[in-house]
Amino acid sequence: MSIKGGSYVNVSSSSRIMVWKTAGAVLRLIWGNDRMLLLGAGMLQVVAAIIPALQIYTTKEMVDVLSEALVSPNKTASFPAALAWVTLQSFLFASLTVMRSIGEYMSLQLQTRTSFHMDKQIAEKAAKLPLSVFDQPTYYDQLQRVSNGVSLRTMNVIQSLFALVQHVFTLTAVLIVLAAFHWAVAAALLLILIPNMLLHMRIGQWQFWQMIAQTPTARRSKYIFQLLCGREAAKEIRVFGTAIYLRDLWSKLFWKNATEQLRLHRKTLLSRSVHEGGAELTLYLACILLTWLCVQGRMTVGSFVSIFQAMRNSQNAMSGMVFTLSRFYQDALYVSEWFTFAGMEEERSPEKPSTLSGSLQKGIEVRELTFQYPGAVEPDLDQISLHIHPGQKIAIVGENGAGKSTLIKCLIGLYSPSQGQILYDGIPLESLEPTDFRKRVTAVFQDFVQYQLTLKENIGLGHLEQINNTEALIQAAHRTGINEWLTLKAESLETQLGILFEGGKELSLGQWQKVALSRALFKEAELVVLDEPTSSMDPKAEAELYRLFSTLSEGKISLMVSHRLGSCKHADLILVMEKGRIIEQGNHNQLMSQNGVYADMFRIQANLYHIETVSEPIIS
Ligand SMILES: Nc1ncnc2c1ncn2[C@@H]1O[C@H](COP(=O)(O)OP(=O)(O)OP(=O)(O)O)[C@@H](O)[C@H]1O
Repeated sequence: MSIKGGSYVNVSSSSRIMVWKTAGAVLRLIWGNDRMLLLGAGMLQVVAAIIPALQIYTTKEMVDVLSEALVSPNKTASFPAALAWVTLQSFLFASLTVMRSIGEYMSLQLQTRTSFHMDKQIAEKAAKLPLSVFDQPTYYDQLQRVSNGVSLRTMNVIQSLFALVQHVFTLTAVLIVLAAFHWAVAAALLLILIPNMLLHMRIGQWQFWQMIAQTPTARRSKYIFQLLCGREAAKEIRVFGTAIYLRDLWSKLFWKNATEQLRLHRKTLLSRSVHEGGAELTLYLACILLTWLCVQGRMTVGSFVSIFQAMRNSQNAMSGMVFTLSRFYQDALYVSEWFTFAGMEEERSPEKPSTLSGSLQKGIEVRELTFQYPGAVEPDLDQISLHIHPGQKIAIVGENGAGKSTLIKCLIGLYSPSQGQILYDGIPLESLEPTDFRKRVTAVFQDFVQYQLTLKENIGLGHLEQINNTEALIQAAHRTGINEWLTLKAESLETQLGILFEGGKELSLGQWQKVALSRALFKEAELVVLDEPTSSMDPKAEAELYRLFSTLSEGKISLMVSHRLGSCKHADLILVMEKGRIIEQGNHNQLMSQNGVYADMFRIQANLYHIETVSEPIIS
């Protein structure tokens, strides 16, 4: 079954293959990690499955012994035999209870370990995916599906498999016992079982495909709910009075999914009721047949009672089996999403990786680089060629959306070019060993991370090998002026930052930016990338930082994106971008004398400062 325009079309056979493939993959996965637990739990299930059939047999023997005793002259003579059957039956009940408790504990253990293993794999996988994957909404749909209790569903698959095996054993044993009495009774049971199983498999598929179809809406509704309840939008919701609008949007999305779910539930209940009615009728007819055989004297009272009991028990076992099957189908389809996620293509590593030896000699050469985001109609970077020499300081300027950040991300290998090449000392970037290459890069991105962790971690994450080097951490914090608002001692490095967790210290945006800069400075790297590194800083901090950077990046390549053209004046090369292209390049003096876009932008900014310093304030 698949979804077209919100409705379901039948592809159930491929779903069935997927279900059994997933069940196999789940077994292999758990076998690989916890085979002893799996074997133990499996054996318990099989033993527990045989017990109900033994119980039917003991009941039959017990009733026959007792009914014989009733008609025999020496009634008490049968007592030891009857007692033996009663004792055996009690023993069987007791063993079943003990086995269930042990099985439950083993399952719990297996579930905890599987949950850890699967979540770990999701986290590891996400870290290996190409950055472009994070630009696609389908990734977030899939992530939501795999992070929403998938490990619990994996355990359900295993438990359902065990339960199915148990049901199959129980029912087979019951069928054999019944067929030995009369084939028609066994046939009646099968007649109930097979259509019911097919129906419940189908119900499992319906529910799964509905869940897939509803994920985007569920995610959107969750997002709006978070906006309503979280910190991110709290200010704007109050200032713009958008709470009711957002709440209505959320409730519309909520009810869209809920109405569809209720509709499917109605359909499911109706189909189930029709099937259960048919099953009840068939059982009723089989019971009439039994009664007829008994009154004709063609079976003993013991046989009649035990078959009657077996028929009713098997009805429960069948309901259990079809319910388990439906749950198994749904869970296995759900878990198949985890395997799809785990199989996602990772960031490509070169087959024969090259490494750069020592510091760059020839620098970075970009040849006709073209890049287009997935779904974009036009290239976001268009035929860019340039040469960056070792030790050069590059500034990239241009209007919003010109492609500055995208160019930087391509240059450090976060995005792969659609066309063209980037060469480091003549070696194509895609053939460089990624981990080795990234050791050469440090960066502060426009959307830097505010880690809700300690100050030590916020800086130390820049260079993990040195995270316990207190002196170096304090030095990195000093460089960006963190000491001006936090006394920098070894203990203060343990200060929790942000308000998300108890005892945390919230910072201003500019302070967070300084922390991000300290993190970048903490890593000794040959290529320094700064995407609007001072956008939230006060003028004094900004001026100090530029001074600091020109000293620290001596002999290194620095790539800086900035809208403050004053900060680019001392760059060796300024790239002016417009609509994905470099339209001007040169140093400040060259570009000013060209009198082009850069010179215009520079004068506009200079004029703003000039007006503000020499004339009346614009807003009084
Ligand atoms: N993750 C993305 N997915 C799709 N398109 C994107 C993505 N990021 C940026 N774009 C598009 O690529 C173009 C270039 O964006 P980019 O962020 O490189 O511009 P920029 O020059 O850095 O802008 P700004 O000065 O506003 O930071 C824009 O048209 C933008 O819409």
